[in-house]
Amino acid sequence: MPQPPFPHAAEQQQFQPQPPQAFQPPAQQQSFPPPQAFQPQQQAQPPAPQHPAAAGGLGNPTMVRSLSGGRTIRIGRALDNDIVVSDLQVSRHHAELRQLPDGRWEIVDLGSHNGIFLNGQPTRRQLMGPQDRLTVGHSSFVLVGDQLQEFVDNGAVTFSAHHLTVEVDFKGGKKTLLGDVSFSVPEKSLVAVIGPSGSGKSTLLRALTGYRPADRGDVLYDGRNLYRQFAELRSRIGLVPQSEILHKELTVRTALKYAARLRFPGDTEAAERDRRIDEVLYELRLDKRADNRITALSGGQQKRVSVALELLTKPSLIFLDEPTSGLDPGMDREVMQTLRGLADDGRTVLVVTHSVAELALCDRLLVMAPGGSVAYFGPPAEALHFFGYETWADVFQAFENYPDHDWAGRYRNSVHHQQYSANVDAAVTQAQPNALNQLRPPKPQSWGSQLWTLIRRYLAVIASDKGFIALSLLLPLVLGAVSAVIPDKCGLAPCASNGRNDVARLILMVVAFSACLSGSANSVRELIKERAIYERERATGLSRSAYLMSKIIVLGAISFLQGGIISAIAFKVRTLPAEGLLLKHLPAAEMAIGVILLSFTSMMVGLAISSLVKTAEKTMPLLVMFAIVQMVFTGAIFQLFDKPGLEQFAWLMPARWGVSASGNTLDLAHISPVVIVKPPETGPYDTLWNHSVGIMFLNWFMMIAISVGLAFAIQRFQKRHEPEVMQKG
Ligand SMILES: Nc1ncnc2c1ncn2[C@@H]1O[C@H](COP(=O)(O)OP(=O)(O)OP(=O)(O)O)[C@@H](O)[C@H]1O
Repeated sequence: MPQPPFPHAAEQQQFQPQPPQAFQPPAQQQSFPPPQAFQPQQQAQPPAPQHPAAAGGLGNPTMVRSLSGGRTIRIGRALDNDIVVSDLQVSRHHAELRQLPDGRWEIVDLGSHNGIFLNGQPTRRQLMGPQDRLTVGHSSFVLVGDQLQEFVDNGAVTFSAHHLTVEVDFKGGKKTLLGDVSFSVPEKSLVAVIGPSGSGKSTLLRALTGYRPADRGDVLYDGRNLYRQFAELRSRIGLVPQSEILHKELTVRTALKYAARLRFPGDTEAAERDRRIDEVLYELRLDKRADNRITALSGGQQKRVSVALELLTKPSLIFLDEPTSGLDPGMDREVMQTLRGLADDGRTVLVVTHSVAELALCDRLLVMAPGGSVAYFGPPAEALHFFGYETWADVFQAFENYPDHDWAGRYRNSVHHQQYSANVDAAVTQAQPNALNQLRPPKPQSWGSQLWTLIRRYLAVIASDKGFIALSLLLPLVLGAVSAVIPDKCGLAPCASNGRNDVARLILMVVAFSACLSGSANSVRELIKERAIYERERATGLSRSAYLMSKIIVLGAISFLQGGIISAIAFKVRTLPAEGLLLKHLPAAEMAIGVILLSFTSMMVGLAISSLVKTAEKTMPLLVMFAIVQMVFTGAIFQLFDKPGLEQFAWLMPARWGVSASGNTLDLAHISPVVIVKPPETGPYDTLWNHSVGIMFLNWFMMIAISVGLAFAIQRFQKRHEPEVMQKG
């Protein structure tokens, strides 16, 4: 196997890594005064006896309360609780610790939004013993003798990965995307992950955040297994993916307001949320930009807004996937300095990056080698020396030129490994046993409240996009007008001469095509363009069905309006039959119902396409294909009925039912048959076009049924874009 040349290999032999130096950041320009920690009245009877769990990362208790007096202790955010936890993740009246007649203690969830966790597992009501750890928001409680001790996760937590391995099925075998990755970072660290394209950086990020747990290996958060206790620990993790997780059309403050509504418990007041938003805006130096649209900010500022969003819930760990890609060197530095500040303020920050210019700001550097293994982990200042090259371009080129070299082995046998990674395996023994199943995390908001917030946010996004509003109005106006220019002799009514009107079905076909196009055009990009936002929000507790329903309601209303506009133009200019089937005096309105339902069903098809595709570019060809297929299968061009196979296939086409629904009013079967027969009375006729109330209902019903079927299908398609732990529901 060819060995890569290591130009400074001799130096490297003798090189002794320096003990890690604490990074001295430049003086902070602004430092937000930390919120005052609540000091409960009943506090202070130290020294407190130590709970066994304290050794597993709990540290010193922030509060100790004697249990000898009370039989019931209520925990919550409101000031009337026995133990007040001033944390927006906690409900006003969150949980109660109740003493049973036999002296044992039971913990009861009082209907909190974010739930309670006993030893990392969600529970509603459970006995709590001296070995148990109860978690409410960022606070953990343990029973020690006749005392209840509280420990607050203030962000200073250790974090480690242990032998993470990710494999996927590939060409009939297994492909390793991540191979035995281990490292450990101390609290308040900024860690950079670099590596050539395809070296598994994103895979590592997904494994570390629990989005796609590793097939083998563990991630420990302060000594606790993240995968087994994901329901509890997920709220301590912030993730800023590469794609935007905010609606850029909104102002910074509005975007954060909606995010806060979705992430904080339903019982938080607007003033509380606003206060927290002000805090994060100040911390990230965005307070002067709060009322600017996100699109009007620089790339670096936009990234800081995404970080601000994640900071709302005070995570202890923040992960970022290439936050500086596409930014100029100045902004790159600005973002990295912001991350440095976040780590110094007491969080651990891990950033995947392609940029190597600002690595010196980091405490640790993880270099991934092709094949998903660790080529280096240690201080950034020593990394180039370790590889024996002058520049990172040389190192990456060596990765490229010597793909079979055992880069991981080289690191494993180095003094750097001994110094910076050897303690990783020791930490595993401190991991708590994880006997319980991984459960789906609770939702911070009720379904209805999420739906309402999502609808309002969607309307706000639409209202800020004047171009979309103009196009949504223009499209049906133009399409309706196009159908109106088709010349006719007798409008849509039977001609007096022969009782026929052969152009009627063509007019309905064009109207149906217009409804299909405008309905699906509204929605076809909707889910794909928001996929990163959806994925992130889903991980923080967003309801899949509430999200989909918000889209259906808002887009449904737009489709309704568009179908109405098309019908108004198309039917207004035509002579119609004197009477409708159901709405006797309003035949045009009756026909419009069919067009509106078709527009709605097409909108659902658009959403289905949007949930299926991998990139937004693929939506356009599919949209055109959908519209043309619909036109062909309206039944107005060639005979579909009494054609086995073809007829049944056409049942799947919304336009088939749409044309039929409007055609029922006109008695299209007889005035405009697609098969010319002589004498006309003998048929055969398309029975779906018959002048019959029952058949009109059938046509309406079928469009509704297709829409419902599509809604279920979209739900399933959306699942594929969710973090694995959320796919169960
Ligand atoms: N489902 C899959 N099946 C087969 N190979 C996959 C699959 N998912 C990812 N890969 C491959 O695994 C490797 C690691 O991908 P990953 O996205 O983690 O790399 P990366 O270092 O983040 O790359 P980049 O810097 O380009 O974003 C890549 O070669 C990718 O093609």
